[in-house]
Amino acid sequence: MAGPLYARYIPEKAPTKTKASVQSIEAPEAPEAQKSAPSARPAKKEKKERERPKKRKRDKHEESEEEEASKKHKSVLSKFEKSKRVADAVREEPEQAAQAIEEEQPELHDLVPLPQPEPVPEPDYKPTFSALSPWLAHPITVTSRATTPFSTLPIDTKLVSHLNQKGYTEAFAVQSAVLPLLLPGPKHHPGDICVSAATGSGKTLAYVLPMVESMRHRVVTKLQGLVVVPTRELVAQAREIAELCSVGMGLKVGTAVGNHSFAAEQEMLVKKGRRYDPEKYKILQAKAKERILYGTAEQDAYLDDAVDMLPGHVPEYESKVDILVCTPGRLVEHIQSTTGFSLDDVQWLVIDEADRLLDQSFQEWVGVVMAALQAEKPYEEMNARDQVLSKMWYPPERRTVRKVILSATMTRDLSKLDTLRLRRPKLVVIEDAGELAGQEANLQDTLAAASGAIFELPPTLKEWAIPVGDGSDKPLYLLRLLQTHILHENEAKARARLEDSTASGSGDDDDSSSVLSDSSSDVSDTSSSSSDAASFTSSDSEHDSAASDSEVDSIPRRDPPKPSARRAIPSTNSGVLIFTSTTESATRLSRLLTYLHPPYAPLTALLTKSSATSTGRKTLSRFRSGTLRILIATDRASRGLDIPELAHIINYDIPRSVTSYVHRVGRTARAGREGEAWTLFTDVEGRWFWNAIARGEEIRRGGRKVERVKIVPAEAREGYEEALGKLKGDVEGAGR
Ligand SMILES: Nc1ncnc2c1ncn2[C@@H]1O[C@H](COP(=O)(O)OP(=O)(O)OP(=O)(O)O)[C@@H](O)[C@H]1O
Repeated sequence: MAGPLYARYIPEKAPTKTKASVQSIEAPEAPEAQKSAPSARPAKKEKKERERPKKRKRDKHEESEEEEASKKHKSVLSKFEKSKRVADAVREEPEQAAQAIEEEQPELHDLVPLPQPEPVPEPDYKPTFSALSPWLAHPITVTSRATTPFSTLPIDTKLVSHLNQKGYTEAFAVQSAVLPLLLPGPKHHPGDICVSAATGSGKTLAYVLPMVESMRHRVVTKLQGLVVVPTRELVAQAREIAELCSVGMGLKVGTAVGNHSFAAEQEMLVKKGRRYDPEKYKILQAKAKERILYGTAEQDAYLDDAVDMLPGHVPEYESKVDILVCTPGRLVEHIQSTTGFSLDDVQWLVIDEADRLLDQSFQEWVGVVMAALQAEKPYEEMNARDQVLSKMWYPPERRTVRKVILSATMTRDLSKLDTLRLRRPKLVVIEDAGELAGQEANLQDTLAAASGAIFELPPTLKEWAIPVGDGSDKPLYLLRLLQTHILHENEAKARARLEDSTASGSGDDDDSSSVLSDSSSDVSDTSSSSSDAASFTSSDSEHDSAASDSEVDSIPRRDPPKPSARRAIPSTNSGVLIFTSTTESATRLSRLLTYLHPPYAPLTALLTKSSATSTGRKTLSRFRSGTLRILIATDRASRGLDIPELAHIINYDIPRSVTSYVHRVGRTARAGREGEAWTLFTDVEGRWFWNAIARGEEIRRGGRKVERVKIVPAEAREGYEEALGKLKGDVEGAGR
């Protein structure tokens, strides 16, 4: 292989080009000459001395030419020596020579990048500063297990005993943290409060109670408390709690959601009266005349009312409610169009589900409300004291409105919070005890947690994820899940099967039977787990891209409670709330489910945006009472809906965001009760689900994990096809 290379360099004859080269070539071949070298030295010295005078005579040009030639000689000579050594070696040991040649060959590389050393790991970036405002960066953090008896709080004793009667004996963590800040007392905070606490943690009572307490000694009815929430259902719930707290006080709680005609709602909110004021009467009459004469027919309902007054009288308006709970859109309508409706006396502004309300414009409601809260009264509408003060160039005192902003997914977006013009704000964060201990140990973590929106899930929530392949059989998966785990229709059968298998001893080594016998000792779960045996199989590995270490390979079981955890109360409503992505999808699913399994028909109902308020209310109360067992809903029901006993929710369609997931699953595991959330995910959705929801950093679940479980779709293929056919018929029928 290397033959031609060295053959090229082997000189056929001894080189005769220069004297120097001849000497060099001869040198290695003449060891004798080497031996005699010492004796030859004086002769060389003499020769050099003889030559020296001649050298001096040469000119410089010649000298440099000689140097160059000598360099060339040396280079040629070294090459020659090298090839000669190789040739000698080949002659003696051909194999070693070949290796030596190979080693001398330059290393060849293709275009693939050269392997690089492992990068040096960079330490995690843990800032010791925060770009957030200090109040956001340093929240008041409270453990979710901190409870306080209501009797130790500065609350009227009658109210405490009334709360106790209704089952509210201890203030939950969020209430224990927020009530002292809002009620008068040593911990009172004279500013605004933002609250971030898990779903179902009791935020409503935390703001209603101090608001009602502050109105205990009010004399006349004035609109002092304004509560803004995003949905009608939430309006009803907040009203209920407000009425519970204000019992015996004569406070009037009103709502504005659009479930009545606008005129009827105006009538309910504002009382029109009259006052004898001849001076003002004259002014108003003059204005009214001007309007008619000059055609400035601007809509001024106040003037319209003035014209109808008895001589010498002017209209006067009074609020019919002390507290108004409303949706933002309807509030804006009343501010703009209801004569006599004003926010002049408002002392409390509460915004629940704030992130949602600040995200959406709802007729630019924030700007309208802020302007109405800050508006100065026209002179004619001021009371006598303020009229005198304003004449003396003293502006009437500015009201301070206490703002309480709450959400389970509280925004830390300052640009949004700024629109609320918060005054000396404080952020209260309720966190799981375990998480909190970790945070206290590490300041950086606390800062990091505060700087991003991190959402806490209820500690009593159990989450499951079910792969449904490409999603084409999703209804069959749902049916199986309902039949075997949630609605317990197969309970009796499964029990019989369990008894059979235990009696015969068959399947003792079988995984599922061992799980069954384990879970049979779990009182609340025996039936459900045993019925699961029919359908749950070990988890597969085909979705391993998404599979996490939380994957389970057996029938789901409840973990034994952690010693630190507060004892969860079992949920008694074994109905299920199923979330779909759209109203259309909800309608389709409800029909399909009832076609697939007709016994479900009387137990199933829809709760979507298009459900009328009264229908929605009836549906909810039937669901709460257990008459309905399956409620299919859109995200409308994901915010704030309180069905305390609800044990299960199913994400039939995957939620669109982490926030949406947090609110959906938060409809169960409320107020310390147990709850289970099931999410069906397709192959395409799996990666996002596991990365953003199950393992994402935005959600905290106190060390618990989302467990993956595989179920077999219901064996109802023929029925499924038939049901799809009927559904198609329905759609075509509706289109005609
Ligand atoms: N101190 C208490 N003792 C017993 N039950 C309570 C207490 N406080 C609240 N609850 C109950 O807890 C449930 C959840 O309360 P609430 O609806 O206020 O939660 P939330 O934090 O507003 O939830 P979401 O964020 O989902 O709106 C309600 O059924 C309420 O009656």
